[in-house]
Amino acid sequence: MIVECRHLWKVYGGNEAVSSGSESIEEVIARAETSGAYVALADINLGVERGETLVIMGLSGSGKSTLLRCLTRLIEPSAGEVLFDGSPITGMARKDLLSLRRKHMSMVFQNFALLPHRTVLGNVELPLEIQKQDAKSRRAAALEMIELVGLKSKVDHFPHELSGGQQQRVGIARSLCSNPSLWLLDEPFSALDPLIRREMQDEILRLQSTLAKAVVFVTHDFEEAARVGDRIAILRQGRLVQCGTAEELVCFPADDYVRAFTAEVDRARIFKVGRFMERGVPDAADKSLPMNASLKDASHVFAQGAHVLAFCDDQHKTVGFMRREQFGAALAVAEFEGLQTRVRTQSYY
Ligand SMILES: Nc1ncnc2c1ncn2[C@@H]1O[C@H](COP(=O)(O)OP(=O)(O)OP(=O)(O)O)[C@@H](O)[C@H]1O
Repeated sequence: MIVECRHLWKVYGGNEAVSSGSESIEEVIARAETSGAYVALADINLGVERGETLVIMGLSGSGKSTLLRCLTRLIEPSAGEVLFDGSPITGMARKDLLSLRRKHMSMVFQNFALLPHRTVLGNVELPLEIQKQDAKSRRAAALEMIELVGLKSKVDHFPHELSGGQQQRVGIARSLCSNPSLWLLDEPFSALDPLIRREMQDEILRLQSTLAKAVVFVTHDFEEAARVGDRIAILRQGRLVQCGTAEELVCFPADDYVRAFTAEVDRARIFKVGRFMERGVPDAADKSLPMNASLKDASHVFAQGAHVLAFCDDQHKTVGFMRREQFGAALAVAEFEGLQTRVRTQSYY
């Protein structure tokens, strides 16, 4: 695991409330709250591997940003442990923590947080400047990142000369410039319009497929979570209600709160073709897709006239296929599971 938290608590206004002894989580929370403290995180256990994207979701005030910040100790946990690459960072001296953060962790914020008087290049190379890297090598690293996010032609522009999506690309390039192993994104696209937002989600997927960071991504949007995340952790009032793949959350929601998050989502975007494909190699196929493509992706290809689709694994080996006639049945099953979820949903909003 690159980052892991064990029995993590954050109590605002009264840390002594957490020394729990034999009390249950509910008892600790009740005791904290009668003493006027607020439990923002209660006994959270989570970890993220290299190359994995974990999304944190929950209603406003459920503790998402607090959890993200506790992972780097930007917010100091009240109890429990945070481990980075297997070593505890809770208790680490301030100086060592700062150096660890600079070298191995980075964060992207919703409001871009670019320096207005610096160019794209000046903004992107900033983390390396803080690390006191020499001008030549930091410039080279910054230019590489700027190229990676497609902004080579804007190197000398200032933030006010860029669109919102371009500004966030600069934020992304800056956050990746120091080659962190832990990449934290706190609602990075919520200020962007839906089309640009989708483009940026693709950008994250593309970058993650080449850079393979451990990513923690906060969002309010389940479709965004399903698109960028390998797993989704759902928080309610500081407690981890469920953590699983988007399909698991849709098919087996732990309770009505989770069900409410997934109820309106387009099933065809969530369900992967791998779940419905016939195993084996087809005699002939019109096109090949990855087996983790969604039914929606498959529907576009069938709509263009394909009769048989082949599906391949990560090593590009064909492992299954689907005929056009089977596709309708797959969609019906996906919709039926969604229907069951919707019928059982009670409103939490
Ligand atoms: N410094 C603080 N002192 C007291 N309470 C705080 C403090 N910071 C956050 N909280 C409370 O902790 C809870 C969790 O806050 P947090 O910002 O983590 O929520 P969130 O899920 O990220 O919300 P949002 O989606 O609105 O950004 C909220 O009820 C908030 O009011």
